[in-house]
Amino acid sequence: MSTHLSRNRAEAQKKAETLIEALPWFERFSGSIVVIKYGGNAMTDDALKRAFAQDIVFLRYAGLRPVIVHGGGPQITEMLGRLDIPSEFRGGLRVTTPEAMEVVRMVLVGQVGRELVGLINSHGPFAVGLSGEDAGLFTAERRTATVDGEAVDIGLVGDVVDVRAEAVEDLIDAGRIPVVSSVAPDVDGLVHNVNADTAAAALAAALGARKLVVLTDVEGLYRDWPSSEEVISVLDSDELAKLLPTLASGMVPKMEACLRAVQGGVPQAHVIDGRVAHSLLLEVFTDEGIGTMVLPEPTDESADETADENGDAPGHKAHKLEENGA
Ligand SMILES: Nc1ncnc2c1ncn2[C@@H]1O[C@H](COP(=O)(O)OP(=O)(O)O)[C@@H](O)[C@H]1O
Ligand SMILES: CC(=O)N[C@@H](CCC(=O)OP(=O)(O)O)C(=O)O
Repeated sequence: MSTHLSRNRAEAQKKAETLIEALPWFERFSGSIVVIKYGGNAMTDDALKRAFAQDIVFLRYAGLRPVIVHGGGPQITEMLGRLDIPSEFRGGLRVTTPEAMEVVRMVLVGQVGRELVGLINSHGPFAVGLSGEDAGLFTAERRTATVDGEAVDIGLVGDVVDVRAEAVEDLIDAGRIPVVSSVAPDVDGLVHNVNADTAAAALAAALGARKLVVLTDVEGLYRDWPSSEEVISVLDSDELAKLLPTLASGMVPKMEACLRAVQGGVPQAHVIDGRVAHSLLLEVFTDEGIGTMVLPEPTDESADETADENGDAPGHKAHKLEENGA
């Protein structure tokens, strides 16, 4: 056999090995609902957006049932700037006047959501966009933000207090991929701005999702941000609850959401780096533990990690297969 031919064979063999490495994860997750939060900061690059859409369609063809909740913070900020409407964040949440609310709704539902739907549907007729206003999906209740331990008013910002997941379930059952924008009416029909991490957690819990995956623009939860870039690989809900008051800016609603998801019955919540192309596939289908994983209960592994003074992050995938099976 020529060298050329044997090199081709070896390469083909490697590809087959990569595919077969994913088999245990296909077996584990086939049929599972996975809620993916796609953050606005991870969707600023066109190539990354296309890679994300490919990953979602891949999950769908692999037999998973992906549901997307998207953000759009930077996109909203840009539009508010163009329209000369002032905008600020308090405790990681946007102060939302009635005027800003109109822009939030327009950008999330009419722009960011539409774009994602289009990118996914370039692969086939899968994605259907909807917001918390459709078929009573979310009911919001006005909330405050916590700044220096004090509750401060931030306008038309809501928490999700009720989820009617039927519309999303109908779409999933029909083989579609729901793409959800996080605006929601309160009981009187007044539309509120809901942080997308918060909406994703509420939806994941209501759907009984197998996991919540949050894509953002950092590698995961840093232990001592911004002074260190050591990513916490695994932590349980008690550890996270203790850490929450020390967190800054966008990480507050994100980690709060992971906590709520696992407390709401989702077996695992992950924060992963959306700046890395195909990080979602790596998370779901490979042995590489990436980002930060939040689990409901303490485990030997999360205890080990807390005790680990070298900062060596144990791979968390092995644990996931053994302990956290569907
Ligand atoms: N402990 C931490 N670990 C990682 N990032 C942190 C931490 N504390 C604050 N951050 C900030 O949170 C940001 C992510 O939140 P955000 O900008 O709202 O992202 P997204 O648009 O994906 O929701 C990071 O870019 C980082 O600046
Ligand atoms: C109340 C609140 O802060 N809402 C967010 C909604 C969008 C969002 O959550 O976007 P990211 O996921 O990109 O941060 C906002 O207005 O920016």
